[in-house]
Amino acid sequence: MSGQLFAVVGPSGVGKDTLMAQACARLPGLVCVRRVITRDAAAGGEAFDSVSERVFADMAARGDFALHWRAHGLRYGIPVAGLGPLARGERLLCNLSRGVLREAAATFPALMVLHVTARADVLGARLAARGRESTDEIAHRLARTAALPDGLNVVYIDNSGPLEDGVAAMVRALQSVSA
Ligand SMILES: Nc1ncnc2c1ncn2[C@@H]1O[C@H](COP(=O)(O)OP(=O)(O)O)[C@@H](O)[C@H]1O
Ligand SMILES: O=P(O)(O)OC[C@H]1O[C@H](OP(=O)(O)OP(=O)(O)O)[C@H](O)[C@@H]1O
Repeated sequence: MSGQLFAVVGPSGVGKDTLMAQACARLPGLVCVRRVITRDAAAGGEAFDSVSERVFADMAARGDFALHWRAHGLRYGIPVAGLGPLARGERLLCNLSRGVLREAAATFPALMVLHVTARADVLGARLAARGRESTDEIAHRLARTAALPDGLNVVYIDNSGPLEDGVAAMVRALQSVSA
């Protein structure tokens, strides 16, 4: 594979999907990988393919996913087909679980991790404003912590402040890595 895969990770509400969409809109040749999720199609947020638990299990068994994981009572998959552009030298952004990074780096040795961070006090407010989850679900998301494995290629992006600053930091990080 001659392209570059970027894994975007960080706590719930930090702005991963928002920064990804903005970066893909601004940088020609950068593509956001569409995930398969067992979430209701009407939930809103990122553009994703909504499937039932049964369909997801069948896809996983067939080997349709390059990576898949469980979180928040949902299953998430990165379809092998969505990574096709890598072979054409394209740059892809993927929203991943921190728990799947070791496997991702083993599968894609050139993986670059973009770790989005924000002050703890802004996360809850952002999740509430997003309005996709119930109060209970938001509390569970805020309680979830995860350390990044050692030995990865990681760039930190602070999205505590105005969105424009976060987008600029993300764009700088992406531009610093040549394809
Ligand atoms: N820098 C920012 N300032 C204010 N609101 C933001 C900022 N970044 C993201 N948001 C908002 O916060 C909410 C959570 O962002 P989202 O991209 O869904 O986060 P994640 O994918 O990390 O859970 C969304 O409503 C989004 O519009
Ligand atoms: O293991 P973690 O690193 O905590 O990540 C768990 C999951 O949380 C996020 O999902 P999702 O996009 O549904 O949630 P979010 O938008 O609230 O971050 C992320 O994309 C992972 O799928």
